[in-house]
Amino acid sequence: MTPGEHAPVGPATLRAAGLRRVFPHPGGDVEVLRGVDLTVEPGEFVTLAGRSGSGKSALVAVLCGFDRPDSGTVHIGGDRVTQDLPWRTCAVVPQSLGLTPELTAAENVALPLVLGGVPASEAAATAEALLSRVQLGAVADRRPGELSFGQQQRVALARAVSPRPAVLIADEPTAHLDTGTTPVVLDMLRDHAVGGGAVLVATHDDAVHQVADRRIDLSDGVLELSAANRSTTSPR
Ligand SMILES: Nc1ncnc2c1ncn2[C@@H]1O[C@H](COP(=O)(O)OP(=O)(O)OP(=O)(O)O)[C@@H](O)[C@H]1O
Repeated sequence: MTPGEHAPVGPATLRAAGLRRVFPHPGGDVEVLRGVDLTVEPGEFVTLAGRSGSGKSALVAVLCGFDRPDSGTVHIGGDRVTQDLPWRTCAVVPQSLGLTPELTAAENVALPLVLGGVPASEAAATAEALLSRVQLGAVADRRPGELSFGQQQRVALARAVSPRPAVLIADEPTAHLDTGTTPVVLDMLRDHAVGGGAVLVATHDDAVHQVADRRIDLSDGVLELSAANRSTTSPR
């Protein structure tokens, strides 16, 4: 490890161009993305809307490198996105969360830091602070299987934020939260953008759209500005 290796990367733009994704199916191919162009700048909090089945999760998977488009490109800064990107370049909260079941909540949150070379004690302190922020300080020593889904969701968000990634992508991060807990998650997402991160959140939740700088809608495999945002051309 070289000195400073675990430092967060600088601000970087998420940029997708001409994304096309077709899922082969015996009943007829499903063309989910039909030429998606998308840019999220550092400091921007953008929400992605669209009816159920419109392809939001499929787009998220391509944007973070979990899936490959049939054509088109995704870049973060000057780097082509692949699934090997470090957490500090692109961190994701997928719908399935992907927490490590053998690790406690605190260990899950510390993991990206430890893998990035942060000393264990420093990583543990950061994890403790982040879990307290999402109101999980009291259950930091529990494993994912001992937590509710909504609690696991907040662990996954804290884990994604811990390495201070240039790009943060979350898929329905408030889907299982009550109205008292949702603001905690919104604050964390918002703060990440204020700190210079490019934040993209796929959601059906109006509470998330309301705090975003900009909302885009996925419809028929292409993105369009929502009516609510057409008059708003610049971030807050
Ligand atoms: N691996 C796959 N093979 C075939 N079809 C798929 C596959 N994954 C997704 N699809 C189809 O692609 C479409 C988009 O699915 P996706 O999960 O991206 O929707 P979504 O907008 O995230 O929905 P929701 O809001 O319900 O989470 C759906 O019609 C789905 O059935």
